[in-house]
Amino acid sequence: MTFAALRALHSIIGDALDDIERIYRDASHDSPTPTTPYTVLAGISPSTPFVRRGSRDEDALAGLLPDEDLSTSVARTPKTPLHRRNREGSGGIPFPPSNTGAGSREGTHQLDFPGLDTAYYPTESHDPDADAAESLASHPDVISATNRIVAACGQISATVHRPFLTLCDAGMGYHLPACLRFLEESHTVEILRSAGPRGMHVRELSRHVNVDEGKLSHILRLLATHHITREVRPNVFANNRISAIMDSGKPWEELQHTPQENTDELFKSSAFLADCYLPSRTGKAADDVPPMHAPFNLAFDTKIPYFEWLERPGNEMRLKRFGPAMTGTAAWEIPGAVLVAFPWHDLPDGSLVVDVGGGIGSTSMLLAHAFQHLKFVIQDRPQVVEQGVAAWRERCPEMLDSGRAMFLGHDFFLSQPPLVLPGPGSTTTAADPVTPAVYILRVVTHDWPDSFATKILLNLRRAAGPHTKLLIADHILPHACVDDHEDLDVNGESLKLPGMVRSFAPEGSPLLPNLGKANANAYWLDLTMRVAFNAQERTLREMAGLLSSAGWKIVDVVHGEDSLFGHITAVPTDIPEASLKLLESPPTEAAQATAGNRARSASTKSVPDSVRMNNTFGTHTALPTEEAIRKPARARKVRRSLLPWLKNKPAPEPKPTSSSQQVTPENLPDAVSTGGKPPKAHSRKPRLSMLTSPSSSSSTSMQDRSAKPQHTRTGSVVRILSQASKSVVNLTLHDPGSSAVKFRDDQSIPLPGGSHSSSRSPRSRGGGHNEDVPPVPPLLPALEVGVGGHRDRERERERDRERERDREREKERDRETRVKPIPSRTSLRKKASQVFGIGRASMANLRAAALGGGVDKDKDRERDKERGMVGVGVGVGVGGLGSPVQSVPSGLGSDRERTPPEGNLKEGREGKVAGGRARSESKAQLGGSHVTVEMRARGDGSVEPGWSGE
Ligand SMILES: C[S@@+](CC[C@H](N)C(=O)[O-])C[C@H]1O[C@@H](n2cnc3c(N)ncnc32)[C@H](O)[C@@H]1O
Repeated sequence: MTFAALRALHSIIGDALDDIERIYRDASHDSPTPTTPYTVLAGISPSTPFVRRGSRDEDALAGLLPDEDLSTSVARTPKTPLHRRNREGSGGIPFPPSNTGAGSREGTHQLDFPGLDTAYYPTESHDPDADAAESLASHPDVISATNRIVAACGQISATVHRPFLTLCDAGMGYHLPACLRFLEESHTVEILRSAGPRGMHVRELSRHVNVDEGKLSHILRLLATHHITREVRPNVFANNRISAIMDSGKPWEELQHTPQENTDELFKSSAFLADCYLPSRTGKAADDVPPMHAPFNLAFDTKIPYFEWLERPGNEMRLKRFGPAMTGTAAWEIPGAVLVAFPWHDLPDGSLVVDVGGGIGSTSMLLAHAFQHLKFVIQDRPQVVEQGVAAWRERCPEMLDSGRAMFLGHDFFLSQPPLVLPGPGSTTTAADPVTPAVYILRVVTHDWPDSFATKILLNLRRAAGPHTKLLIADHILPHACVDDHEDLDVNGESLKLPGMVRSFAPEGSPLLPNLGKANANAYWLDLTMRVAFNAQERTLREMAGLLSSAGWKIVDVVHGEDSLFGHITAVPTDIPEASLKLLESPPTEAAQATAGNRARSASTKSVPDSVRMNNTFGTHTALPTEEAIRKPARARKVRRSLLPWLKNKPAPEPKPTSSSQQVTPENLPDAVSTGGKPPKAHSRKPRLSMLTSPSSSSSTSMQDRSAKPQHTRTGSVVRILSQASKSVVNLTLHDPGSSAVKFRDDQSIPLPGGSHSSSRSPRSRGGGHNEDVPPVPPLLPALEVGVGGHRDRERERERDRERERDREREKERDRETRVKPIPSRTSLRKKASQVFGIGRASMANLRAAALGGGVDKDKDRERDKERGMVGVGVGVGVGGLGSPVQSVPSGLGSDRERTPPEGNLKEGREGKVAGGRARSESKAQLGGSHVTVEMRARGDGSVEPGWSGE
């Protein structure tokens, strides 16, 4: 089944590339320089004062024609279209006619994906196309598609590469961070930047950095082999898109006089992992070590925790570098995700949100601008608080002056202080303390081992009212396997765990369920925390266990569709007795480490010079950009949106709360309590409800607002084209009981009791259209483009026209229904492929399974070749992409029903192999419609597809 799995992975890559190209093409049509939200997402501000140093075109050309003078080579056509466009006089590179036909219209740009060989320096100016192309690379749908590509490539590589070599790569991977450190400390990136796209010979580089050229070239070549630099020609190196992001933007001559030290302690610590953990090495039992003891302590031969050590004399440079390294956390999540991670709108006026360990208040600033009815207290160590106050005073002093936002120096290892808020515009304070509606802990728990994190959570739990919520924002690590068990065993008690994701890969996909390489970053980070201070990123189970031990219960988990960074909402529950004892325990390492802060925790003003941990973290957190505040990211990329406490409860009478009033469990409306009022119109709704609920009003926004959903409409056609197989699949649904499938060679499969077509029109091969049904616009855009020939080009043009019409219709609908988010075509297609279980590996797999049943394989392969079937990678929905691996080879039927979190979609499948015949069946239920797709593979390798629907 390996070939089937490899082909499935390969087709995932092809589909993802289509998605990306479509987004770039659409952006090219819409506007030559798309701005928000992509620029916000990419963190690129077009108004940044740039220093111009050569254009992207020069970079691109230099990569292709390294030996030639740029001025003479500009007019040439490169072999690869690195940067397509057709503006006259722009100096742009002519590009071959697009296979997709897009971008060839007069007066439009065709944006290309940023090239690997092109150095895009964050601090330099670029032409608008390059800016737009880079910005688009951060588009959520592009990220989603690139994740799939990276995951699939990683898996293909692991599958086909010789295991010994894969192990060598991993085993000697330690050279990579060492070389990166060399690159950075020697300022090689800045030197190469000065050389431009044509690069610099190591001889010259050696003169600048004073390192032997032999050593230099080998270091740079290892990096080039890993696509991190570029060897332009023998021994001549240049920056590329990856090394360019290490550029400081400063002239290297200036940097030479600035000694630089890297955060080498992390990778040095990592080398001591086995020495630290294996009892055979330590001579101690695993639990016989201080809770913050980590490989770092062995690597640097010290007993004190990492934070404290960083503040020791002699480590100033490390401390300086550690701050920014640990606080660039904004990039971990979809910007503005917190805005949709919790029903902020539903909190009553004047509700108090406490941002614990809130740094300089980045999260609170975003929320305070978006939700004017809320108040904020930002707590952190006093020295961080002081910086926060200064930053807010500069950006939005009115928030501080009006009392809507306050900073408070507080050590979170101590009990929460009573929060007494000033009344609006008054200089006096109200007498009664306020019970917070929400505590936020953003990237705080991951800094601490369990015992410390429990303490932080316990302190919040004890200060919480019965209706207080806790919102934790952190990475939530999935397991590397499918996770089917929803219950969590805590102290022998079985807890229901909301938000558990079975798999991050599409159902039935052969991809690793945590998307492997695509998500590796979170796992690297996890071990980084572990080796430095014995902290960790946590799985949802681990987080639930931690919360439960501190008297909190998870009720909701939300995170970006393509991000492991999530938001967990928890509500108060009983505090286990054993945990309460933790609060009485004598000061631990962390308590000692923060003793300096504790003494000053009551005041926001006194920040003596002697306070340590000045720059350890928190102080480098950046506030959100003006643009992010004005135009926060779209709230469309959320999933696992479970709001149990908002469901099925009548709305209570609104109770007025003044800002100076004590907010207590009594006067907090049920909006935020268990079983609160129904969500307002702006509350989150399950995405794609239109697909899963045919009766919902939004269901009609897909194609035709007056029509029934596509999948139940008479004459609906789902057309799938595959470039890989040069084939087309038309799924056609007539009246219930009279459906037909057009499959590959335009075979028509009659359905019980229904009319069917038996046409074998050559036009329908490779993407032709079904003459027996009215030409209904397809539910899905063509997945891939047919290849070659006049007919293909004609089809291309027709599809382009079709897409143009679709776009126009979409825009029209958008104007009509501005309030309703219309899902992207990518998500529609994803959903539809779930519904119809469209998978390419299935047929090959079925054949293989059938062949495995004792048939002469060679003969069959020959026959397949003759019939042009070998290598065909298309199949119709026999249980989805991964089904071959899961359902067919067992030889036993496996029939399962699954209800995805959203709506009423149900799917089931079964696979059987018997006596050289394989049968597999896929069922999908969508609203009132049932679809069954069935394929039988005979022993001779041929396949009989069939389907029925009602
Ligand atoms: C990784 S930062 C997160 C900052 C902020 N929540 C954000 O998301 O940008 C961790 C924060 O915890 C704060 N912190 C560390 N020890 C603390 C303590 N004992 N009491 C209060 N805050 C502390 C740090 O100063 C830092 O601001």
